[in-house]
Amino acid sequence: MKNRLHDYRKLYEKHQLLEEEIPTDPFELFHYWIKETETNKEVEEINTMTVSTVGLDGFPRSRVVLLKEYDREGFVFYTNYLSEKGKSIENNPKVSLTFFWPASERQVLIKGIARKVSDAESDEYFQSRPRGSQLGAWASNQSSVIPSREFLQKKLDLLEKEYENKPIPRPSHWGGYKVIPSEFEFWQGRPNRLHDRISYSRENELEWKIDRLAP
Ligand SMILES: Cc1cc2nc3c(=O)[nH]c(=O)nc-3n(C[C@H](O)[C@H](O)[C@H](O)COP(=O)(O)O)c2cc1C
Ligand SMILES: Cc1ncc(COP(=O)(O)O)c(CN)c1O
Repeated sequence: MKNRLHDYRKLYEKHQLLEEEIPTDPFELFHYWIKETETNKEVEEINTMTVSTVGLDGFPRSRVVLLKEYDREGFVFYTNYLSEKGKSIENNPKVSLTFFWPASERQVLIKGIARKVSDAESDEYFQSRPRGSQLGAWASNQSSVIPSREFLQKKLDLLEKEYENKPIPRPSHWGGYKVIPSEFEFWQGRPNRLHDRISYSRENELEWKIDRLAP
């Protein structure tokens, strides 16, 4: 059986991205796009992004994570350092991030290097999480094969007893990565599939080379 999805055909026509209107700093444009998308209350989890890594087997692998912080240096997400992605990053810190905001017909691609954030930063974020999520980080040996759902539940039950009325410390294998970009691409959907694609490549600490790419 062949399942055809040919009839999904959306016309992108909400915005445009023109050289004369963009900032010289890509972080500024990213911030503007996030803020604009945030004003649309129908959009859920605008902070989802796909992080792609190169695995130990040489294959790329992508998965969605949550962007928790960004500044003029980079983009931070939290995860298990011993997960598949954690091991891949330790072996090869070259990653890409992809944001897709369908409501604003926009995509942002980022190429960069992932670095662990400081222990103090990871501690601070970990302590801001709900206790259930903190215990979840202890319970889950992320990316490993487990025998059953019950296995996880039992671990959680034990942890709940162990940490009853006690603060939960951050596992040393759980923390943040900050992706320091060397390239951004901002994609704005346009009619006739002739989209706007503006790329920023880092030239030095402060300067970025701006190019328009064919859609
Ligand atoms: C919306 C959404 C948000 C997620 N956020 C995170 C996250 O912030 N950190 C994380 O480790 N996993 C997150 N996950 C789970 C990851 O997609 C993935 O399953 C997990 O990190 C294991 O990936 P790995 O085995 O490739 O390392 C999220 C999944 C979804 C769908
Ligand atoms: C497994 C896992 N780890 C970490 C996170 C980070 O986000 P939060 O601190 O909001 O749980 C998520 C978010 N969905 C997650 O699924």
